[in-house]
Amino acid sequence: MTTPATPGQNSPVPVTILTGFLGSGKTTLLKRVLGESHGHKIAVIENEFGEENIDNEILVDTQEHILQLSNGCVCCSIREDLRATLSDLGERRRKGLLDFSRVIIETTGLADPGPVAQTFFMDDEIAGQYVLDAILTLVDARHAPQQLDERQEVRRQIGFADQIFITKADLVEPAALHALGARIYQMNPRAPQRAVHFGEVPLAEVLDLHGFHLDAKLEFDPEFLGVKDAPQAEGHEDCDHAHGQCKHDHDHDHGHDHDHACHEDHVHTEACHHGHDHGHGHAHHHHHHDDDVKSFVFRSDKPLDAAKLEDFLGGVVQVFGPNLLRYKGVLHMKGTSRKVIFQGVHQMMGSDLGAPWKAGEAKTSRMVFIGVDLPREILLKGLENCVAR
Ligand SMILES: Nc1nc2c(ncn2[C@@H]2O[C@H](COP(=O)(O)OP(=O)(O)OP(=O)(O)O)[C@@H](O)[C@H]2O)c(=O)[nH]1
Repeated sequence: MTTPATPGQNSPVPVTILTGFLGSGKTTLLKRVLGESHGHKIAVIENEFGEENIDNEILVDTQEHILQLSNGCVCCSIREDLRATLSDLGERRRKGLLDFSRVIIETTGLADPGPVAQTFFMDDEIAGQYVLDAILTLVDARHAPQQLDERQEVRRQIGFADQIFITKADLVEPAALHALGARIYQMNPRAPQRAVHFGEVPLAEVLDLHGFHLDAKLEFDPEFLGVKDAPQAEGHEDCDHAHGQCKHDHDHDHGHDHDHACHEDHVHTEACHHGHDHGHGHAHHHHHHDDDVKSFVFRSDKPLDAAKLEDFLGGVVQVFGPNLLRYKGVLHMKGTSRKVIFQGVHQMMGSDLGAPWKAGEAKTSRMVFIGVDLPREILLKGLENCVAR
């Protein structure tokens, strides 16, 4: 075992959010990961829905610090609870009372990971001490097809994911597994997929994925870019969720300005796991489902005007923030020789300067939007209007 890199006392602690519907295998994976002699000091934050806290019993043998958040819907009370828990953890760490260099948050199966993720963008104190590493979403191969049809939180959890783990593949036929992989890919082509048997997954694929780092190397799968022109990216006829009616979209910060509180000191360039396809090189043949979580890509070869873009995106996140699950992009802005990297969750948007455009490199702006019921044509048109004159 190599000794893992440990963030210094003053550098932000990476946080991993583990999400997935009830019974999808989160505790199994966490137990397996924590059981490994990994050398990391990990604080685990559990958010259980319901009275019984069985997971703590299951996990209790490990030497990790496990904290329990109060019961209840993660969407509403969570932010304050989570903020307070993280703040308290940080203080104890600073005083030398607790030693940890990683945080894993296991959300309840019914949770929308959005508010949890936003905690790391909204609060200066938290943003200074922690950095969101990635959202990992577990998908139960046996039950997901039906859950995807019936449960919006399952679709949203997939939309948010930086990495997808498909569990219980042993319970389904290869064809069903392939169809599920293709369906997920259609919803979130950005997130690599990997089948995981009873939580057996290398730790390197759980921690330090850099899914949220603004200056991580963003790679879009070339096949994914092709999605832009493919029919499945269009049309919302079958969507049954009017804006603002989504039960799990408890986004209480309408009216907040989008902030730019993202850390600027990340130096992670080559290690990004995005864009690699773990054996799911799906051709886009599985168009049987029209899930309401959809993605589309904007591309432009012309430089963009920073002020116009900021205005436009500011308005977009105000209006469509609750439905915007994830967006991310590499932009060519007029007046800078460096790439501008931007990304966000709901209303929280941040941007940062990336590497300079290389000589001979095509200066193409690329943005991916993943969300529910997004007005694709309006957004694409608006973005086209942000081209610098
Ligand atoms: N067959 C099979 N069963 C699995 C696999 N992974 C987990 N399970 C089983 O699925 C059940 C649920 O797993 P948990 O880890 O408790 O799921 P969870 O997501 O923590 O569940 P909640 O706490 O209800 O949200 C358990 O009985 C696990 O043993 C797998 O890869 N294959």
